[in-house]
Amino acid sequence: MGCVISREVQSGIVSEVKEEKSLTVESNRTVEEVSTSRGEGNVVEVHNGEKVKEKEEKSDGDGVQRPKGERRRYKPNPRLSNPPKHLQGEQVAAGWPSWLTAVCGEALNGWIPRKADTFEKIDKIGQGTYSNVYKAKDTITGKIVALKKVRFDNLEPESVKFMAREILILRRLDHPNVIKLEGLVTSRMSWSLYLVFDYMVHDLAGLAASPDIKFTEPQVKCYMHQLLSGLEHCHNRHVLHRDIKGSNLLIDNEGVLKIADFGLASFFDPNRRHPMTNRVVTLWYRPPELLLGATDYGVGVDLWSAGCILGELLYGKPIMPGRTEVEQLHKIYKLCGSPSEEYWKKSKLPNATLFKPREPYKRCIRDVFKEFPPSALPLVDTLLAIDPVQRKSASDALRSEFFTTEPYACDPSSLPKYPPTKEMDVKRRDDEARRSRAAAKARVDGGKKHRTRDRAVKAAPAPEANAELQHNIDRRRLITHANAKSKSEKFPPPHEDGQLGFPLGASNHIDPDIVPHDVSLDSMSYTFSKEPFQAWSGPIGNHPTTNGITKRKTKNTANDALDLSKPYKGTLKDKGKGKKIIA
Ligand SMILES: Nc1ncnc2c1ncn2[C@@H]1O[C@H](COP(=O)(O)OP(=O)(O)OP(=O)(O)O)[C@@H](O)[C@H]1O
Repeated sequence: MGCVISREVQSGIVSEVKEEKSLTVESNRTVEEVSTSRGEGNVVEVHNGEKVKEKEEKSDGDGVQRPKGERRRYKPNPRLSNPPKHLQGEQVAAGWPSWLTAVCGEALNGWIPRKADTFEKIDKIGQGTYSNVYKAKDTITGKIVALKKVRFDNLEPESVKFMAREILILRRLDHPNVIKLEGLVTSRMSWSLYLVFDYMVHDLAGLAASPDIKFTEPQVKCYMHQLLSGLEHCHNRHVLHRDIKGSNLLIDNEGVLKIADFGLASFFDPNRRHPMTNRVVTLWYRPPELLLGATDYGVGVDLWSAGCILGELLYGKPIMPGRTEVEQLHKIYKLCGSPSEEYWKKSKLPNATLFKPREPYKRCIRDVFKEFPPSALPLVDTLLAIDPVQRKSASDALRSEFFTTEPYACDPSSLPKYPPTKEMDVKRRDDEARRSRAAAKARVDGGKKHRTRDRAVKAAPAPEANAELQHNIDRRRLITHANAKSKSEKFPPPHEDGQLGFPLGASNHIDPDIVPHDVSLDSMSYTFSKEPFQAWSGPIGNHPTTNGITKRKTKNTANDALDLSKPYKGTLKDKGKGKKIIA
């Protein structure tokens, strides 16, 4: 078949050092880096499956851990992806397609071919912007795995580039709370490529949205501790995830949480700034600096998202569910306050003039979340700091009193065993419920006169029509990226939020005729339906605002920042056309 899969996974950074010495990896010998939430310093050497010794490591200040006595011989280039030509030749000879060795040869090192027909697809379990995900069985080991099939639409160089980056990043990460890339399956003949992962039954969005599940404080601490430990590892390895949200936090039946979907992740160099796109992170979890156009940012973007997740787990629903970038920023200002004068001055954010409110907004996190456990408030407050510097680091968050005071985080293995609950399962269940409600209604209506039914159908669409509408909106959002998950870096659309609101990424994203500079943000407003939210991971799920928009204007106050039962005043106009936004 000419298909291949890797068998051995190495920690990328450690293997870079090994690669220098010898390009041949000794059989049955792997080096695993073990990390803890307190820091990442121990290297465990494993020989023939047995732990041989633990080595103390030291870092040369570049965050890369290496054994005592071994000095940094060269500064690894985090963006390096291609091995020298002769290595590419070896990889092709080993069975890898040459196009793959050309784009991410480094990530293939140490992996050996295996045939794709040794996997049996069981079910489609997920769909992403550029991939389908399947549950499958490895027929050799009997293990259940997840196969992420990457689509290459006409071999679009962008999608190849992003796929290569995701693979490279995944191979550099090795932590219990980060999804592990177990291998790649590809064919010389076809352009499709499968990424092989451990199969995970749940995601946090699905669990959180499940009506039967109410997390206790120790459980929230347990999930947050795992999330922050995974983030600490990514950041120590100079990787920004840039899309932390519930549906990207996968959970297995042992309660272990793993950060997944590194499709938007990027390497960063803390010592040498290079501009990055601000069109990343799903809207509800996107920090203010990105909405304000920052291209020079760091770990703070992931920490903000983690703060949104913590708020969500404790509050019971998403804390800032904006529909457009403007609305998102407004929600942030209302809850977290608007940036201080000092921050405006030092940050020099591209969109500052457009989004600086005339009157500053007061921060009211501690009022709004006064019901939160007292030890959680300081952490929420830190993670949701407007100035990213004040969000500190994942390691600091792990040392916060939230984790060091009783009740402590429970052990993952003590978490209840839930039925499979992914965000996708929740959506499927909602769709089924809608369909059966529609069927029941149709049976009732069936007894009525024909003319009456016709009129009723015209007057108000049947529930399944709404469901279909919702489904199409969701799909369109997935496809167009206008769903608040900025994928413009993957497939840059001309006007990313065109259908939903204002694309803020470009400096001219708002028509000054519509939003004059001297208009306070307070004068722009939006509306919410009174229905409760059903999905937790951004507007991909059922979103009440898509069901209709009320034109009623009401005055909003700081305290209604999170009060979704009240309609929020509103006349946000569509870009340049003066239309109401219909998401
Ligand atoms: N290891 C896994 N085990 C089980 N399910 C998984 C696994 N990896 C991914 N999935 C499912 O597939 C979905 C899509 O995967 P993923 O998010 O990695 O793809 P993507 O193309 O990057 O999607 P998106 O466009 O949402 O970012 C996930 O939301 C999840 O439900």
